[in-house]
Amino acid sequence: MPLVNIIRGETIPVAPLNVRTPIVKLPIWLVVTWEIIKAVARLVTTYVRHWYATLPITLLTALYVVYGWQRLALVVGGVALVATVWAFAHRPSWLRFGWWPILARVRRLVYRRRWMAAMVTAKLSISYDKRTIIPEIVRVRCRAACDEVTVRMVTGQIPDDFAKASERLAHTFGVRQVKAVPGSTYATVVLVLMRGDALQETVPPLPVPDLPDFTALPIAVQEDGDLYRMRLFGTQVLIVGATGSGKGSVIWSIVRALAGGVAAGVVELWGLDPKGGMELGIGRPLFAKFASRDFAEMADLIEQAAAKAQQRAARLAGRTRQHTPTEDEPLIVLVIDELANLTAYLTERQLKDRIKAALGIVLTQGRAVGVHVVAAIQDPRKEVLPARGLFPTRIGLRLSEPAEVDMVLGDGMRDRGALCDRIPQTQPGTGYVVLEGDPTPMRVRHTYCDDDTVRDMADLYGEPVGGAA
Ligand SMILES: Nc1ncnc2c1ncn2[C@@H]1O[C@H](COP(=O)(O)OP(=O)(O)OP(=O)(O)O)[C@@H](O)[C@H]1O
Repeated sequence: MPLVNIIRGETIPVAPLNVRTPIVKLPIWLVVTWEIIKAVARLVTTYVRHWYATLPITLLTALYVVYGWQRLALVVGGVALVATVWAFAHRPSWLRFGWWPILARVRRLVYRRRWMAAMVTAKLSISYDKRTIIPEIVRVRCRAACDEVTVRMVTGQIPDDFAKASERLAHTFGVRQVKAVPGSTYATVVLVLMRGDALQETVPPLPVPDLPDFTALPIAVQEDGDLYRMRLFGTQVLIVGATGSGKGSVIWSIVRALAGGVAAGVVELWGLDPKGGMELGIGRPLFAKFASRDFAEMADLIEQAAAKAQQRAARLAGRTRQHTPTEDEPLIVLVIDELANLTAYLTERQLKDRIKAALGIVLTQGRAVGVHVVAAIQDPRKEVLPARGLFPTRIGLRLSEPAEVDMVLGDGMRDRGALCDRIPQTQPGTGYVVLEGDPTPMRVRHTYCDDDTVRDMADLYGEPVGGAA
């Protein structure tokens, strides 16, 4: 026993007026009845709230009591058989309507158990008027590789508050990553807890569409299992990634999605490969125009594209806001590997200025008139690519520094879950994109066309080339 007890805390000052609270004597039967009513009400509430567990248990118990264990075993076995047949016969519907709802119930209990501690340590609880209020779990849904937890935020919170705490939440719940997506109402946020990794494996090349849909070119697989379809109409595309991040695979995925259009004559690919043709050279027959060694030739090509964009813009002005590609007037796509060689590392000042000026025209005027740029670059800094802002569509592959993520995908994107700097070197072709109408970045893995696939594709859809330009 300690000799002296030290009790921490604030002593209540003696008030000038002290009152004694009145004591009301209740009969014991009233107190007992009240406690019993409260306990029964609590029991009924729990029973109704957890109906998905209590109802089957009640039915099975009733079955056992009325008909004995044989009938019970028959029913349980029958249900198990139906579930197994369903799972094998039509797996997607079994997962969607059978397994995932059950899993969601179990996971909801798991999340609830850690919820309060998670919210407090992630500083997502709000202390107000001597009370602590925490966000509330509204719903849990399970999907292939992730759980979606819909959360009602505390008044004054915004989805970005959750996005900023996403890494802490991921570690707390033991998942790979957490993304915070605005919910269906302004008061809710959906936390997407990524469990497995649907993008672990290399994605094989997709079938080539006969006529490309320029508003939805299939080029990658999203982490939720859907195909990522990129819009080309009305945009210019910039692919940014460190060396070995798989920029080549993004280029070839886009080219593959357009190859049917090349064969049909409604798409013209112009290839610019300042690294001497190392990347684009294998698919040479797919390119209507090609330059790989001479920088003056590359400047000429970009100037030709700029002139085309200006001519079309002048002709279409006031008539339409989106050019429709035809055989007479095909969609032109300038495919440029390592753009920095043309905009930053080129030593000839005059040539560099010509390229910058022409590229500026193509980027600004070409979007609506069917003259597009798909360019890859390693370094996203403004000094290297001053025209970065003129590319509305950007794909961020593996990057070397966290600061580069927001440069590529836009302000706050790293906080919202675009961890480009954390993509492992063993996952080339993986990156983040921003989907239309969704402020949360999506992780995708691009299809991988090896050299033989590119050669076959070039033979099948390209024009045999005599002398390479
Ligand atoms: N989508 C992909 N899926 C699987 N593996 C890939 C993918 N893309 C690339 N790779 C592998 O990663 C390696 C590096 O890819 P690649 O050369 O395209 O990267 P890069 O970003 O273009 O590099 P660099 O800047 O050095 O040209 C390739 O040799 C290939 O084996």
